[in-house]
Amino acid sequence: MQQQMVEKRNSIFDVVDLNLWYDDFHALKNINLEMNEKEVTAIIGPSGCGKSTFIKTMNLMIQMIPTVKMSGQINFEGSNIIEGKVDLVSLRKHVGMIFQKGNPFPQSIFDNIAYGPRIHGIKDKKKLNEIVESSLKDVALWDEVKDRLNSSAIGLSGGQQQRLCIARTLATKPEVILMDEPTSALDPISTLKIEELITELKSKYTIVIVTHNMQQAARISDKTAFFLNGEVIEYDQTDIIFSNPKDRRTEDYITGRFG
Ligand SMILES: Nc1ncnc2c1ncn2[C@@H]1O[C@H](COP(=O)(O)OP(=O)(O)OP(=O)(O)O)[C@@H](O)[C@H]1O
Repeated sequence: MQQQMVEKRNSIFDVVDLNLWYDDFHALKNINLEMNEKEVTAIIGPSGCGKSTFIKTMNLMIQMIPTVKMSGQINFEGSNIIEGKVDLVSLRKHVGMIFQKGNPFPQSIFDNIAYGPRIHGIKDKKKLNEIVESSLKDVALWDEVKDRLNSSAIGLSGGQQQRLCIARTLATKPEVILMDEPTSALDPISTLKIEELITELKSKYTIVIVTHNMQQAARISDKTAFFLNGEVIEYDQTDIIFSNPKDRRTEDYITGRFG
C-alpha cells in the first residue's frame, strides 16, 4: 500500500488562556491558538476586536503600554514569554514586526538593513555587505536600489519602503514575522508585490498577518483566526473559514453582514 506523505509541521507559538487588560478594560479574553512553523496565519475581525493588541503580545511590544496586564501563556518555541525572564532584544530578533506604514530610519538604504546586524555585534564590512545584498534580494528590491545603497531610504516609494522594512527584519534572521496591516497604505500593485513576497517567504519563515482585507487573507494564508470583541470565535484552515465556517458570526463577517 502506498503511504501518503503528509508534511508534519512543528508548533512554534502556543497561546494558552491568554487574557489582556488595558487598565480594567478586558481587551483579550481566553485566547487559545496554536501556530505551526512556516505557515501563514491571518488574523481577521472588525475594527476594535483586538487584532493589533493580540499581534503585539507575540513579541511583547504590548508591554510598552504601562496600563497593560496579562495572564495566561504565550509559549514561543516551548518557553512562556510572559513569565518575565525573557530577553526582549533576543525575542524581537527571533520575532520581527512590520507595521502598517513602512517606517524606515532617516538613514541610507544600506544602514537601514545593517542596523539590526550591527546591534547584534556584526562589524565586518564584507559580512554586512553580504547581509544587505541577500536581504534586499529576498524582498526583490536589490535590482531597484543596488546603485543607490547610500541614498536616503526616505526617498523610496511607499511600496519600496515597506519591502525595505521587511528586508530590515529579515537581516536579523528571525523565525517569525508579525505583520500588522502591512499593505493597508499601499496601492494595488505594491500590495500584490507584498502578497507575492509573503507567499515566497513562508518557505523559510512563520508569518502572522493582521488584515482587514478578506480577499488577502483568503489568498495568502494557510490558517485564519476570526476575532470578535476580544475573543477568538473560530480558528481553522483558511479554506474552511471562507467556504464552510462553523460559527454563524464568522459567516456573517466574511459575507460582509457586519464589520
Ligand atoms: N493603549 C490602549 N489603551 C486602552 N485601550 C486600548 C488601547 N489600545 C487599544 N485599546 C482598545 O482595545 C480594543 C482592541 O483594540 P485593537 O487596536 O487591538 O483592535 P483592532 O482589532 O486591531 O482594531 P483596528 O482594526 O481598528 O486596528 C479596542 O476597544 C481599543 O479601543
